[in-house]
Order: sequence, then C-alpha cells, then structure tokens
Amino acid sequence: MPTRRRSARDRARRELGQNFLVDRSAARGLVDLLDPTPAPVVELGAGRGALTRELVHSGRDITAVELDPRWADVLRGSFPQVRVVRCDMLDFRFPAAEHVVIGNLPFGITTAVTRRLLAERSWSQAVLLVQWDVARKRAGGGSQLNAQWAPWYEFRLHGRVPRALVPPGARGRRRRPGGAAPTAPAAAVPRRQRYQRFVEAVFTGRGRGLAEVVRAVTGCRVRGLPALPRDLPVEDWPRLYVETR
Ligand SMILES: C[S@@+](CC[C@H](N)C(=O)[O-])C[C@H]1O[C@@H](n2cnc3c(N)ncnc32)[C@H](O)[C@@H]1O
Repeated sequence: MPTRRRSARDRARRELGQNFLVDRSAARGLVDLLDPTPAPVVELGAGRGALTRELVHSGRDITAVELDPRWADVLRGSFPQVRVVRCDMLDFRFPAAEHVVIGNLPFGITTAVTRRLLAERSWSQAVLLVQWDVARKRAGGGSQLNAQWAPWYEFRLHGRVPRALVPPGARGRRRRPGGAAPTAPAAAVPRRQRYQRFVEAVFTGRGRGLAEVVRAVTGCRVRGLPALPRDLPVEDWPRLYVETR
C-alpha cells in the first residue's frame, strides 16, 4: 500500500479508535450477553464486522452504525441483511421501538456515548466493551454519573477481554426492570432533572463531609451518612433525595 494511503488509514485507526476485535469467541461472548429476546439490535461502531457477524447468526433485525466510509462500505458488502448507517454514533437517531444496543466503543468517546445512551429511553439493554478502568468505575458506583442514573439504570461488569484480543474491558449495562430501584421506587423520583440536579449539587457542594453538604443543599439534617458523596451506595441516592424533599 502506498505510504500516503497507509498513513491516512493509520490516522483513521487512531482517531476513530479502530481497535478491532480479532478473536471470534470474544465477539461471540459479547453477543451472548444480550438478553435472548428477539428485540432489534443497534450496533455502535461496527468496524469490519466482528460483532456484526455474530449478531447475524442470532437472526435479529440489525442496524450497524459506522462513521468510517470505508468500513461502512465493507459492512454493506459483507452483510446485505444488515441496515448500515454511516454516521456519528453521537448523532444517530435511535429507534423509537424497544431495542438493545451493543458496541465495542472507540476509546475517545466512551463517556460521551454513555451519556447519550442514558438520555435515550427506548433501549432495554446495552452491552458495551470499554476500557477496563472505565468499566470498573461504572460498575463500582461512587461517581456522580452513577448516582444520577441509579433509579433508572444498573451497571454490571461482566469480565475482561484479554489485551491480545484487543481492548481490555467489557461491561453490560441494563435498565432496571420496570424502572424500579431497590431502595426507592422510580415513581418516588418523578422528576429526573430535579433529582439529577440534586445529585450534582451534593457532589459539587461545599462542606466538610456529606452530611454537611446535604444540610447546606437541602436544609435537612440526615443522620448515618458516610463521609463523602462517593461513599454513598448508588441505590441510597434516591432515598436520600426523597427524604430531603
Ligand atoms: C473499537 S472499534 C470496534 C469495531 C468492531 N465493532 C470490532 O469490535 O471489531 C470502534 C469502531 O467505531 C468506529 N467509530 C469511531 N468513532 C465513531 C463515531 N463517532 N461514530 C460511529 N462510529 C465510530 C470506528 O471507525 C471503529 O470501526
């Protein structure tokens, strides 16, 4: 391949996080994490089709989103039964009907894609391969983002994909069945934006410790709180919100 063409591809590889899965069993393992429902699937960043190939075997209705025109064309040629949409996954219009999501995400936009997905309402499960540290952070709770979405979503860490088979983390994310959180039903947190503003105010508020910040933000004295916001288990945030209304 001429040097100029090769370097253009190298640049695309870097800029678009094109770390393709090379191991078929790793790809199959990710696809197997999807609920065995016949729901249509949206694949984010399909690349040269490692996950797409396994999805095709599942017999689902598949939409593959890919920004790189070269790989979008390859996907169209290899999988005529798949709807290939060439666009930025951050701009993709998700279907209104219930569906599931899968993707080996480009490293650079993992958090942006996560936020985009969290704001969407029609998917029921997302299986995402991300960096190990990101996966651990999401599944471990303790972040503002986790607490803000705890009444509606549950993050689960499923395991690790060995580095040799490409990027090093895997996680699945699942909407809580029926939208209920274990400590406070979602119905008790009716206004998502208000709840999320409350979590942000507590995470960013001033004070010596969580109890003091909660008092400053809400005027309520709450006993038995841990030292810092990150120490409060995600499932306790909705209860704290309800108790301090
Ligand atoms: C980590 S690779 C995964 C490819 C394939 N699914 C696999 O597992 O081998 C990420 C893919 O997302 C594509 N991509 C990167 N940024 C994108 C964006 N903003 N919108 C859509 N696709 C994007 C890249 O071109 C690449 O094909």
